[in-house]
Amino acid sequence: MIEFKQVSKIYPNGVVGLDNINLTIKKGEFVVIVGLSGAGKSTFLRSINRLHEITSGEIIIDNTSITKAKGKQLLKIRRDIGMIFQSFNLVKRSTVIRNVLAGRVGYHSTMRTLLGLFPPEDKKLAMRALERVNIIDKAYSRSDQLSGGQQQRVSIARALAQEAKIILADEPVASLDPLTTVQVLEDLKTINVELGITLVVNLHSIELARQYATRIIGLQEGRVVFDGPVEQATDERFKEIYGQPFEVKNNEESVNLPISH
Ligand SMILES: Nc1ncnc2c1ncn2[C@@H]1O[C@H](COP(=O)(O)OP(=O)(O)OP(=O)(O)O)[C@@H](O)[C@H]1O
Repeated sequence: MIEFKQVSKIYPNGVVGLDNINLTIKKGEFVVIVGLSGAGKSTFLRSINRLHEITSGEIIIDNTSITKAKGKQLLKIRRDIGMIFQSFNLVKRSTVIRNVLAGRVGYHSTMRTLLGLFPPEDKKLAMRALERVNIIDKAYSRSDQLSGGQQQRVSIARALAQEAKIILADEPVASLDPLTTVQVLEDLKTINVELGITLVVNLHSIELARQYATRIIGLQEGRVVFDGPVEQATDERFKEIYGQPFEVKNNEESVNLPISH
């Protein structure tokens, strides 16, 4: 479903973001990318939908090269890829439902979406998405009146309304408290399992990665240094790779074994 073929990314200042990545992510996987700060996690994720352009190699999405795609074809591939950010990326002064409907813009003309003319089916889809993440009661609230966790659920609903087949989540819980973190990751897991949506998520916590992922990919200086199922991603193995122990940060042992910061 997502194939990296000899993918490298060198930033204009010479920093190597990705170094010869070769791997395939299959439909329905819940992949968590871990690594120390600066390892290349964001670069990896944003290369998939071309928010970052790679320098060499190729990325194939569902048998089509997104690297080579242009114009309408690129838009069509991107329509299948939803994105969730640490900072939620909502239009704060707009209502929740309008933010979710933004997931539909790739399906209509610019004029129509600028005027907010979404067909009734889109509204139904948006409401169903809000129902799935349990915040349908907030549909007509202003987005900035919601808590961080609720705002992140709105952004998940937007990706669902987009009918994305792949969701990329760049540090989706980094701004959230431990309880809300778990709720958001549970939502992501549910849509992964129930809808078969492929998830690629960057996380700082190896413990959370182990709780939610089906596969963990560890990066270091742009290279893949670990790629395997959760059972193999042990503390010992990660200490071997990264040369530092992963200690529990606080008393709540279910939360945060940070591998960064
Ligand atoms: N626009 C840019 N220009 C130059 N270098 C960049 C740029 N963006 C990222 N880098 C560098 O590329 C490397 C990988 O960065 P990236 O943001 O992908 O890492 P990360 O693992 O997501 O880090 P973090 O956990 O801190 O978010 C780092 O050395 C970073 O400084």
